[in-house]
Amino acid sequence: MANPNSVLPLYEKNWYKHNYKRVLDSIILILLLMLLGYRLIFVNNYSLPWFVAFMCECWFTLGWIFTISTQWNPALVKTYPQRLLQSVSVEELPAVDIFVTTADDELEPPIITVNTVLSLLSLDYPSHKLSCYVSDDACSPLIFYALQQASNFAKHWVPFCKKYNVQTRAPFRYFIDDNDECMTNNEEFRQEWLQMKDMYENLIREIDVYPKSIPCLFEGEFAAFSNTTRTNHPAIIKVIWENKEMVEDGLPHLIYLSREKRPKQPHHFKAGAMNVLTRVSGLITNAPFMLNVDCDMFVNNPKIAQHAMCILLDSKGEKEVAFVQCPQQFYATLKDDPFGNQLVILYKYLGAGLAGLQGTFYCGTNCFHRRKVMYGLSSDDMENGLNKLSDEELKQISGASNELRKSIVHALKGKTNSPSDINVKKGIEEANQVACYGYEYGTAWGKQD
Ligand SMILES: O=c1ccn([C@@H]2O[C@H](COP(=O)(O)OP(=O)(O)O[C@H]3O[C@H](CO)[C@@H](O)[C@H](O)[C@H]3O)[C@@H](O)[C@H]2O)c(=O)[nH]1
Ligand SMILES: [Mn+2]
Repeated sequence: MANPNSVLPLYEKNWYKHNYKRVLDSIILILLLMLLGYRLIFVNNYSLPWFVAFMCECWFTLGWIFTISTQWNPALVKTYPQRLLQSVSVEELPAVDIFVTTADDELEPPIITVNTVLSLLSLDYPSHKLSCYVSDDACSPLIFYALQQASNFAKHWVPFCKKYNVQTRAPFRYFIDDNDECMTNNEEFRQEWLQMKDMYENLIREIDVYPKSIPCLFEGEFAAFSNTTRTNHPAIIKVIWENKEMVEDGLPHLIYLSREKRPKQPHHFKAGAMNVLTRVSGLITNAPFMLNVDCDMFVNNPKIAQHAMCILLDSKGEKEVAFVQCPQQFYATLKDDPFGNQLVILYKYLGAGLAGLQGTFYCGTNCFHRRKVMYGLSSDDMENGLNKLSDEELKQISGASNELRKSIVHALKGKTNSPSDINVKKGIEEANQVACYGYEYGTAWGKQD
């Protein structure tokens, strides 16, 4: 779905010159080469220490050649969300399935996951085009409960963020800046702000006092968690919130998922969870794009999905770009970042350098993927679509579920579900099958990129 009406590109890649850095890097390279020459010509005693030192210096020089060649032509990508919204109507914007992974309710406290989820539910993107799937590898009723509470809070939080164009939509970061908000002259905002803060504090209490406040832990919705342990339980998939009317300014679907685990069966950590999320979401919403976010991250730019779509929907990007990777930033780091925690070298220099060559690397989280590429369609056969895949290959990709095979064919053909096609309940029945630990045996899942 490109921008047929618009001649202006939705994104541009701008290469910028870094002459000073180039000169400096080249001088270092020349010095290294001179050092190698010196070793060979003047210090030629050919002893073992000489040889070891020479090999180390060769290795370092080779590494430096790779470093400067990757950073020689850095590029920055600029996106134009305004042009996107002019060329594509809200109904034409593609759906995005959002995956959040969590694995431990002690090391990754549920309130952290809840904040991540809240920042995603409140993205500036039509709500009926978003679905949030939370994968819980701890099989924790506490995480499930926390998400239930979060979805109640989200009914107030999301409209509040959109009404006042809040930038930081993870409440724990937003409410750090008390003073700014209370100093405002806008009385209506002030009242609502205080109310939201109060509700958020209540939410923290609800999650922290659990399970004392729930006497019948394993009743009703929680029955699925009885007789389960972290490493031994069946698949549990539950709809926490369904946007039944598919309203644009409502709340996105929120779905809890804990894939089946059995003792001594490999589960492949986050990668295993991502595979299950891809299959389960394929059966329920089958959005053409997937965004994955670790539970300890949050979205600091509410328009990020629009920025990503500028690249993924642009007529050039549609042929060339398989994924859009967002850089990571870390809060509460030390002043001047003495330990390099902000990963400046990785994102600013290496990331921009690789973007200048072809495209940046996938760093495991905060990334939008094209679903059909995940199913094995390479950029070369993007236009030919399914023609390249035989029935046997398709079976290898889908595994035993016929419904999943249909959904994969659907995705590979570039078709999308209209909101009225989505039947969350029916999808979940099928999804239990593809969330089993043995589902991947004899298939291409986990074997092919
Ligand atoms: O069995 C597991 C283990 C981990 N996770 C989740 O995977 C994510 C990442 O795991 P974590 O241990 O937090 O990895 P980090 O070392 O913090 O993160 C690095 O590794 C991740 C996995 O590749 C990338 O997503 C990150 O970008 C990268 O910083 C978290 O959301 C976990 O909850 C699972 O879902 N199941
Ligand atoms: Mn982490």
